[in-house]
Amino acid sequence: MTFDIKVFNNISEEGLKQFDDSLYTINQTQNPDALLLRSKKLHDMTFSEHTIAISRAGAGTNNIPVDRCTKDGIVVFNTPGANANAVKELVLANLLLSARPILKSAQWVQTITDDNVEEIVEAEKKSFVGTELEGKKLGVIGLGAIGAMVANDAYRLGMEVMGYDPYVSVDTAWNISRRVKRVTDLDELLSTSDYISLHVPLMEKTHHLISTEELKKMAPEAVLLNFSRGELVDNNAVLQALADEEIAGYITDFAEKSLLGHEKITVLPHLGASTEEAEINCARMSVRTLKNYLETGNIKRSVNFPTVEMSFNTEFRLAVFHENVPNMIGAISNIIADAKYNIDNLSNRSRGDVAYTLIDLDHVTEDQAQELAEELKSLSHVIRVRHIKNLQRKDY
Ligand SMILES: NC(=O)c1ccc[n+]([C@@H]2O[C@H](COP(=O)([O-])OP(=O)(O)OC[C@H]3O[C@@H](n4cnc5c(N)ncnc54)[C@H](O)[C@@H]3O)[C@@H](O)[C@H]2O)c1
Ligand SMILES: O=C(O)CC[C@@H](O)C(=O)O
Repeated sequence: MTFDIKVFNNISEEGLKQFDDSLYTINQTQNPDALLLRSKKLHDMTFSEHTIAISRAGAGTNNIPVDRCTKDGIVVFNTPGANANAVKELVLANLLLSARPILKSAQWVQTITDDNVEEIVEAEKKSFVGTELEGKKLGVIGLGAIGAMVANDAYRLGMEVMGYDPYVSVDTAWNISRRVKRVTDLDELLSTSDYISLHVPLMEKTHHLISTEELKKMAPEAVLLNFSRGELVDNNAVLQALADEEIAGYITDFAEKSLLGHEKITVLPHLGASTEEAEINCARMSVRTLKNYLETGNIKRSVNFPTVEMSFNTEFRLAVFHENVPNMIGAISNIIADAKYNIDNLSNRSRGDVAYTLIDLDHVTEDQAQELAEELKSLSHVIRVRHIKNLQRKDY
């Protein structure tokens, strides 16, 4: 048995080499078992019936039709936090670059043709006076892996930092310095910040999170930074706000034609996660997560199915994806009991409208496990069933 993985985008070899040749092939079939990708857009893609998982080597999963995958029992994974430091460093670099005309002044020095360079620079440096970050106010919207790091390090740079995140997870909340002021009113953050940095995922609810109304609340000297997703910000509204001097600048990692050539807009080519370290971290984590799921059925770091992890000691395991409705465990157990098999271990978790059940069985053959899987598939509310052979067990 082998799993074929379809790889899109530039995934670090450090991750790909974790796929051992005895069990995995890469890009060998039209019907891959799993997809591994970075920013490739999958919304228009029809998935093969064989495809059971999609692993995003990165944080954002807005390039994947997650709801459709959930309905089809395709598990979508991401790599939480694996590129957070890279993004944080780029945000801090851009805060510093926007406080002082560093790039502009460096470019100007290169244009000097006279021999008395020292005299010229001393005379002209008055044109390149900047400001300091110390004492300035930074508002961070979204205090997850990246936002928390940006908030903490900006505080260490001497900034006054406030953060807004009504949905922050308990784990992340622990990482946020108590010096970061938590606000529950977005308007307070918008109207009092010198810099505003966005670190929320793109979803229906966050599309154009920053538009005309929000820009009007910002201070005329405020700079907006967007290293999250282009669609979080209404670009036309930003162009208007800059023309009306309602804000002072926009820095974005998401290029769009209308933003180019504007002296108050800095556009980067989606570079947030482009460091050697982040690319390796994301590739390693995404491959590890995918292998774990393909080989054991254990689900960790999924954005659409619950985390279910159970040590796999039996010969076979059944993995049942089903709707989160009453009596599913009863119905599943009845089928197994009627077939006279003994359940060695069982774990079930739900997430929203769906649930996932792992059932471990010993003393069954591959054919019997497959037959059981087929029977379970015919139950109402069941979305998908896998039967997984324990590759670590040599005694059958
Ligand atoms: N530029 C890049 O290359 C790059 C790299 C990594 C991540 N990203 C983007 O950054 C986003 C954040 O990444 P992360 O790793 O910090 O993710 P994360 O999931 O750890 O954090 C996101 C945070 O946003 C919060 N949030 C959700 N909706 C919100 C709302 N309406 N208002 C305020 N907070 C809200 C969540 O509670 C969570 O704490 C990703 O979704 C991705 O789009 C971009
Ligand atoms: O893969 C990349 O270069 C970007 C990843 C980034 O957008 C993310 O959401 O993690």
